[in-house]
Amino acid sequence: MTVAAIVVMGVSGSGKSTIGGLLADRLGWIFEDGDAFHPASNVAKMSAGTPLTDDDRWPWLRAIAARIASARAGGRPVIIGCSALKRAYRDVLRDGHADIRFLHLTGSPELIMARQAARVGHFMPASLIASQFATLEPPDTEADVIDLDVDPEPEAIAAKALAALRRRGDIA
Ligand SMILES: Nc1ncnc2c1ncn2[C@@H]1O[C@H](COP(=O)(O)OP(=O)(O)OP(=O)(O)O)[C@@H](O)[C@H]1O
Ligand SMILES: O=C(O)[C@H](O)[C@@H](O)[C@H](O)[C@H](O)CO
Repeated sequence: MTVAAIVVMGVSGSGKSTIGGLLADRLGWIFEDGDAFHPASNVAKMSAGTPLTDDDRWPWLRAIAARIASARAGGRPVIIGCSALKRAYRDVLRDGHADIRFLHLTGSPELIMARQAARVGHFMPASLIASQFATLEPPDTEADVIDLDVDPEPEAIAAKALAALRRRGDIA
């Protein structure tokens, strides 16, 4: 089936922008950073070290779902980086459609915290990583999700993702 969107998901610092950007290059698709869809109030909250609540996240997720809907309508698939930590959040993105795939970037809190701590110029403080892991509902039983270990080099992760998507017939 032709997919409308590939959502690169996982906790903050798991590599969504890095891997999503690489995949977009390889596929010639547009990459959208889910962070750009947050209202300013959400960014201010995270910058201050306060985790978002469900109510903070619903409008943000609906905005991303609307972006996916426009990709579907225009026949131009997108890659979107979005944490999509809970099942209910992923269901907002699916919006009842079967043409969404999720790539779940998985890694230990230690590894991801170390990468996040070394990252400069980003609003998300490393102190929020623990709450990201606590909120995560791993999508183990969801058939439209591919798990990817974030330990290897970004290029190797992207290659694995493309191979898995091709094997499933999700991309040409
Ligand atoms: N496979 C990798 N190997 C080594 N470093 C990586 C890898 N993937 C990402 N990084 C580094 O880890 C940091 C976090 O990656 P990135 O910004 O892509 O994560 P993110 O999930 O988009 O974060 P956020 O959700 O907070 O925006 C960056 O400094 C990035 O360069
Ligand atoms: O659901 C959330 O708590 C947020 O979406 C975060 O995950 C951030 O958007 C992002 O990952 C920070 O860079």
